[in-house]
Amino acid sequence: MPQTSSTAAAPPAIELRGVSRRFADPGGRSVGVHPTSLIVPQGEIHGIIGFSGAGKSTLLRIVNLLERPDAGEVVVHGETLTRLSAAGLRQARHRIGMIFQHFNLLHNLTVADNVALPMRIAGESPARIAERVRVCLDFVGLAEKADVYPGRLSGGQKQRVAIARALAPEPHVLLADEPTSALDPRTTLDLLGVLADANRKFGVTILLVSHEMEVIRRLCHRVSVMEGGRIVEQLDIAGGRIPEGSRLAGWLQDFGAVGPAASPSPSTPPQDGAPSHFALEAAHA
Ligand SMILES: Nc1ncnc2c1ncn2[C@@H]1O[C@H](COP(=O)(O)OP(=O)(O)OP(=O)(O)O)[C@@H](O)[C@H]1O
Repeated sequence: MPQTSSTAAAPPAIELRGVSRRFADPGGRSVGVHPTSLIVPQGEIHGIIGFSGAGKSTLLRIVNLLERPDAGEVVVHGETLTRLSAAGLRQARHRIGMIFQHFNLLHNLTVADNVALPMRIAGESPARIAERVRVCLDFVGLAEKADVYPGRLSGGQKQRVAIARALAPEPHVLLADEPTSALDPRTTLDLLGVLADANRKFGVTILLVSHEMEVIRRLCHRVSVMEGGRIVEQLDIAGGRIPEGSRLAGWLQDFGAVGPAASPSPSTPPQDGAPSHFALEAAHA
């Protein structure tokens, strides 16, 4: 379990102040995110869990204003993103990396060019881009794949490339939207190791959405539980313990899961000691 490296004087990595983003569902009811606040200290790995439609992805996307909130403020490393001009926001987003369930790589670019792309768009110098691509591909263990196209990579390797791409501009914050949901259990474990190392080595704060309780439990220091567009509970789970009497523990007991179970690949049996699947299990720590 990685250690939190926040200091008392440092501003939070992420501060959401009363943010909301409402949509009308087909029945005309208001869904999305209702006024919600969240503080994530620098260096923390913070999970967001909840049932489908609870508003997890919307909340995550509010952090880099992929979803602009209807109300409230978004502050990242002391900078109020919701007050920035379009140019200021483009600049601020270079310090917020993001990875997705389906990797979102460009298939007509090599691995190295995928990793370089955000820095090229930001106008960084070729020398710095080359250095960061080298460092980040080395970090994710794919230096030898630099000239390969993504179509020749496994899902786990694609997600490693996406992590390298997100880390290349040296972000303060990494947003991860169901980053392991398309991966088998063994690859999921590998990826969690990469994310924990990124947190330890680079000090990057991670905000991660997952319906897989095992992912949250293995990786996160704290978890926010969402229901009906709001954070209804926050728990310290460093060490993997789900506090007894918490709403999350109740869900585990009642449903045995918070989301659909990932399908383990029959060709990749779990390693010794690894859980056989990553759906939220009815096991209290
Ligand atoms: N662009 C949109 N337009 C209309 N409704 C939306 C939009 N984005 C999200 N919603 C609705 O807002 C609610 C929350 O969606 P969100 O994707 O944030 O939930 P979630 O907890 O991430 O769910 P899941 O685990 O299924 O991905 C859902 O009812 C969804 O249908």
